[in-house]
Amino acid sequence: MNKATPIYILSGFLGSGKTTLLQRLIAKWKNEGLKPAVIMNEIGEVNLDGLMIDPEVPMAEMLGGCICCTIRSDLSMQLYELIQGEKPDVVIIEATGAANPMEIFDAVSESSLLLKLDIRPMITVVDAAHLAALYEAQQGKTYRLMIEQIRCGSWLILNKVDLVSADELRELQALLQRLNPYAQVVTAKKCVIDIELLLSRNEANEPSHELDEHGDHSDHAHTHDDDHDHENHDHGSHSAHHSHEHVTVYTHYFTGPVNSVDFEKFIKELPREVYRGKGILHFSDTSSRFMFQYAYREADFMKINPQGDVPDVAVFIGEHFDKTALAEGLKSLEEQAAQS
Ligand SMILES: Nc1nc2c(ncn2[C@@H]2O[C@H](COP(=O)(O)OP(=O)(O)OP(=O)(O)O)[C@@H](O)[C@H]2O)c(=O)[nH]1
Repeated sequence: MNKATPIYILSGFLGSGKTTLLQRLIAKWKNEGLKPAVIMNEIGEVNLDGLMIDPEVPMAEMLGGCICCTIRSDLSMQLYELIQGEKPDVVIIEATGAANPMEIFDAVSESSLLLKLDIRPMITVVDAAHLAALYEAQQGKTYRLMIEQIRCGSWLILNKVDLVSADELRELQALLQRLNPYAQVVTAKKCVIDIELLLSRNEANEPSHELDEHGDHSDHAHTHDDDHDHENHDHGSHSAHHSHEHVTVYTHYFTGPVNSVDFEKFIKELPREVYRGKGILHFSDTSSRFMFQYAYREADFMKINPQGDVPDVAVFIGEHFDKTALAEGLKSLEEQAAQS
C-alpha cells in the first residue's frame, strides 16, 4: 500500500529510437505480469507513436507542446490522474525529442509533491549517425540540445550502430564517455539491449549527476537515488529556460491518397533541416494504409491498420525549414494522384 511508483524518463533526440525502446520495456514488464502506464509527449498535435504501443497499456497523451516548458504544468495532473486512476506498477514518460531533460526532471519532481514517486535514472537514447554528423559541425541549437540530453542521462543508449562504421562507433563511445563520464554507455541496434541490466537497482548504475561542472545546471543538481533530493533544486529559478523556437513543426492532413513511389521520392528529398517525419496515409496504388517514419535521412514504411478514427496525416519536425514548400509539395502529390 502506498508504494512509490517507479517513473522512468526516456530522453533522446528526435527519431533516435525512444519509442522502439519503450516498446521493449513495455513487453518486458507485461511479460512479468506488471502493469506499465505511459505518458507520451509530442510537440505536434497528433500522437502517431501512440499507435505503436500495445493498446492495453494505459496512456496519457500530452500533445501540442513540450512538457519541459509550454505544457509543463499539465504533467503533474496527468501523472496524478494516471497513477490514481490506473494504479500502474511503473510509469514511463517519453519526452519529445526537443525536450530539455533537466526541465523534465524538474517537472516530474514537482509531481512528487503530490504523489509518492520513485524517479529512476534518466535513459537517453542517442542516434549514432546523427550525433556523428552534429559533432563534426559542433554548432547549432540541435547540437547543444543533444549534448544536454547526453549529459543528463544516467544511461546512454548509443542506438543505430548499424548506420556507422566500427571506427566511428569507437569514437562515438569515447565521445559519450567524455561528455558524460558518469553514465553507463551501451551500444545498440533497434534498442536491443540488456533491459534487465538497464532497470537493475544497482547503486553503481545510478551515478549522481551534479552537472555543475559547467556551471549552468547548478540550480538543477539532482541525485538519482531513492530519495530524490528536493532540497537540491530551486523550482523558481528558470531564468535560463531554453526555448523551442528553433524547432519547426508542420502537420499536414491529407485530403486524399498519394502515389507511393512519388511519396517515397518526396521523403527522400526532404530538406536537411527536416530531422523527423512520421505519418499515416493511404496510397493511391496500394490497398492498405501505411505508416511512415523518417529519421535523419532514413525512411521506413510499414502497413498499419489503426483502431478508431485516425486521419491521414504527416508531421515533420526540424529546424527552420520552409513549411510552405513542404505543404505545396504534398498538395501537388495529392493533386497528381487525384488526376491519375
Ligand atoms: N537503422 C536503424 N533504424 C532504427 C534503429 N532504431 C530505431 N530505428 C528506426 O528509427 C525510426 C525512429 O524510431 P523511434 O523509436 O520512433 O524514434 P523516437 O525517438 O521515438 O522518435 P520521436 O518520438 O519522433 O522523437 C523508426 O523508423 C525506427 O524503426 C536502429 O538501430 N537502426
